[in-house]
Amino acid sequence: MSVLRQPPSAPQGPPKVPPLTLSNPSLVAQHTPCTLHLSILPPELACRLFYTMIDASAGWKKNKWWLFDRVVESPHRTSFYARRSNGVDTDENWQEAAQFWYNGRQTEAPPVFPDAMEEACQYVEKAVNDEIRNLKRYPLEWGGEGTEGQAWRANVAAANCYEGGKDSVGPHSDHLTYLGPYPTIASLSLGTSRNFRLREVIPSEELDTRRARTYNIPLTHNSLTVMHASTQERFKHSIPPQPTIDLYRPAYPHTLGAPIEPSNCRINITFRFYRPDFQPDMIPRCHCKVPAILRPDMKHTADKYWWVCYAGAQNDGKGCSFWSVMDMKAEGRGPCVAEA
Ligand SMILES: O=C(O)CCC(=O)C(=O)O
Ligand SMILES: [Fe+2]
Repeated sequence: MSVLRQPPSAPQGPPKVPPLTLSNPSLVAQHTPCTLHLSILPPELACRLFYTMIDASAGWKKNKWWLFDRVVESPHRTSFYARRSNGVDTDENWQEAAQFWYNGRQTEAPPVFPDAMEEACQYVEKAVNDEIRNLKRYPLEWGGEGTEGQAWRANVAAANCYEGGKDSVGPHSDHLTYLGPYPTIASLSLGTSRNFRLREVIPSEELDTRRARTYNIPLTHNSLTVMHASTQERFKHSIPPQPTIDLYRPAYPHTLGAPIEPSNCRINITFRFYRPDFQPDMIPRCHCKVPAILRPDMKHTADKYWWVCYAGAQNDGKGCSFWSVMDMKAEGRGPCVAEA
């Protein structure tokens, strides 16, 4: 007697695609809206900045927030810096932006860029602006110019320290609250090499035709990843935990004559441009009187952004029902690339 079997079920949707490792700049540019620059800083500066940030990181905190009914803690330490010389202006503005970075926790005015970070920032700004000049621009990108005619400048930075392979950051796209739509974020890696993971969010209109792919980009010491416009709208990024890591061996000692000590830490500095038309005093408040958060609608292809209540991240998980569609014109924002 023959055994009756069900015919094999038809595969659901488009075929799965395996993860892809993007190990050089041309692969990164081919598959993602990001670019990768290896050896971006002079080696001595990269090492000096690494030590500066390692020393500073002793005072950095793990971020905490409410998720549903419990407090969660980020599995890495973070810190926020403001650049005094340029951009968003007053101390109160800086302080509010810093407080937001720490999920609403009270904080003092953020520290200014240390000297080595300021030096590094000059190289980063040049690399980013050289690239932007040759890239397709999106209509909602910032259309103004800096004092030297540049399209992008870094006026704040956030730094992260990952100690060992367990420290990590889960898949997310960065809040656009002070960055506005289609931001450019330049992310400098120092120390131990870690994988940076990107995964596209496929809009519902395209779910029948293609699948999301996971990309792993190994970020070596002194590399710069530029998350160009549309990365935050189309992709989630993460630093996954890694069972094994290679220790970083600095090329220079911490102080003259001291022995060179290998390190299991990765320092990441994201240089960001907080837009003048998304300054703290232009951010709507929710019913809890807390600055709302700006999120892109990643599920659809049309450009759409929501302001939503963020009080729940701090307030015992209790937020309000506030949400509103962002309207650039009605909210008096710009100039954007579209009208520049
Ligand atoms: O460490 C990194 O490369 C990414 C950090 C990050 O995604 C963030 O701070 O938002
Ligand atoms: Fe991020």
